Amino acid sequence: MTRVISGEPQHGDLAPADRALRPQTLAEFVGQEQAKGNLRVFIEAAKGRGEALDHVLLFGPPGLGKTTLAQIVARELGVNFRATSGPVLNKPGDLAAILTNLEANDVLFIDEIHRLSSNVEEILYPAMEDHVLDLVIGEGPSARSIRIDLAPFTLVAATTRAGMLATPLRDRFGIPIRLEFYTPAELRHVLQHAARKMGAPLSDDGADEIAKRARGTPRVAGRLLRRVRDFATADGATVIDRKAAGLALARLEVDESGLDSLDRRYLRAMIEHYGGGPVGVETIAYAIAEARDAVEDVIEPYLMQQGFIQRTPRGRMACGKAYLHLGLTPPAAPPGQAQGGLFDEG
Ligand SMILES: Nc1ncnc2c1ncn2[C@@H]1O[C@H](COP(=O)(O)OP(=O)(O)OP(=O)(O)O)[C@@H](O)[C@H]1O
Ligand SMILES: [Mg+2]
Repeated sequence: MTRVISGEPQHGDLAPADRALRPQTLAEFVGQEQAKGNLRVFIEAAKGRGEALDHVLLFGPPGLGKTTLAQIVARELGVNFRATSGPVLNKPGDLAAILTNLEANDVLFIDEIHRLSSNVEEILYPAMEDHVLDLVIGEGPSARSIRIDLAPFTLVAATTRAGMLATPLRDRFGIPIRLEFYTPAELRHVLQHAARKMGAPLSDDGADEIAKRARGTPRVAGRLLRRVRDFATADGATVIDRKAAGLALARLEVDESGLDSLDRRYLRAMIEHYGGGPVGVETIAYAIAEARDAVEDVIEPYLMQQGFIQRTPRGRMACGKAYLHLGLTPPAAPPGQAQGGLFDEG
């Protein structure tokens, strides 16, 4: 799925210019105040005792800063940062090679931890808990197991799907942190900082306009800023103000609420084909020809947070706000019940 508003990383996001925009310290990291406050305390305590920080699980929708925060944790601890990801670790030996190379108190970052295979996960448990590695060498009757001591380390893991983690794995993280969508004011801050670094002439009202349409996601804000700057340059604008931003965003089909054509297609399919729901996620994903993962990770969290849809035991339902957004009339409320789609536990 390539859309300018997806929270998922796209090619341009990995450019050096984008990496230069990553905040380097907790102080520079905008928003997530509670998470930052807690991390600051735990990091200072671990440093004071000269111990490894407890294992950290970062979870939340794509583009909210999980990778960035993991790097910051290592930097604030003053230790090495080693990064890998669930899908890359095919065999226990892959993880073993990384673990045995860690120095005391280092940070090992495993992205997409929910995609770790179960045989790799098994060697992670004793490593996390007792700093030991139990490996089986050889096969058949000659197989023997060996135990290797590891340096104490901190596992910082990231996932968009905390719900998909096995309970024993989830329980081994002493510091679980849920990242939340950012407020427009926080995103304005992110945008102004990024614009300064990029040398883009972004006015305050221009920043506001992009911020309120960036789906609560810093990655989306950064990407919109780059595209808006392209349009502004093409149009010969000298400053990216509200008008220039608004024009560019309209051309990108990002509407006033920050929804793009895919979001609107999702809502329209739900309302027009399935009577506003309840409808299962598989069905709706099929209807808009998107992968179920993308629907659950990228499209739904923001629509839910903004009150366009809600999750019920029988499937997803459109709320009154979704009808109004598409210029449709919400269904009349059944007697004694709240209006359109508000009548089920979310
Ligand atoms: N709090 C923040 N302040 C400023 N910029 C941020 C912040 N959080 C994220 N960013 C920027 O947003 C972009 C995406 O951040 P990051 O890669 O850390 O997201 P992520 O949560 O790891 O996403 P994914 O789940 O897709 O891996 C980066 O360019 C980063 O610089
Ligand atoms: Mg990441």
